[in-house]
Amino acid sequence: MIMIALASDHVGIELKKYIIEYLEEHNLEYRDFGTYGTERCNYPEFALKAANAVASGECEKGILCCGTGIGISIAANKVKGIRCVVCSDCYSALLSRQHNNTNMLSLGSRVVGKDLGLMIVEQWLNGEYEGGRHQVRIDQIAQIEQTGKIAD
Ligand SMILES: O=C(CO)[C@H](O)[C@H](O)[C@H](O)COP(=O)(O)O
Repeated sequence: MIMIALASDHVGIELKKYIIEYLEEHNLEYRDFGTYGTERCNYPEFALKAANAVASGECEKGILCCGTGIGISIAANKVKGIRCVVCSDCYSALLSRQHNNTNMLSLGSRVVGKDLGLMIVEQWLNGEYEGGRHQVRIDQIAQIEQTGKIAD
């Protein structure tokens, strides 16, 4: 059973609640790193907590929600080892798992509604990384992250 890290800001919390319902219906375990209410807050604080949980291995994957999905994903991608994708379509969600081995998904609650949002979550959770030629590119991304360059 995998553990999924969740986080949102005050705009994304409604979509996060639908995602929690989905995870519970599918007997998937999660840890919610906040925010827990609709009071205005700053999404990087919650992105950091969830991203750290994924980067450390405490959680295998993470799902984030803010208004557009953009700010919270930018913040998560600043954590070493995080490959977070913002998605508003199922194809990109699936390919981001198969080719990019994304470990976090970000959704915009003002961009996708409940039904599309949950379809994207399902595609992303069920997508399996294909490895092979894609691993070369993932390794190059990691080199950029570690050293700022790609070895010859
Ligand atoms: O979409 C977002 C960032 O990319 C966030 O959800 C912010 O909440 C959005 O920028 C709106 O913020 P506001 O303080 O509620 O106006």
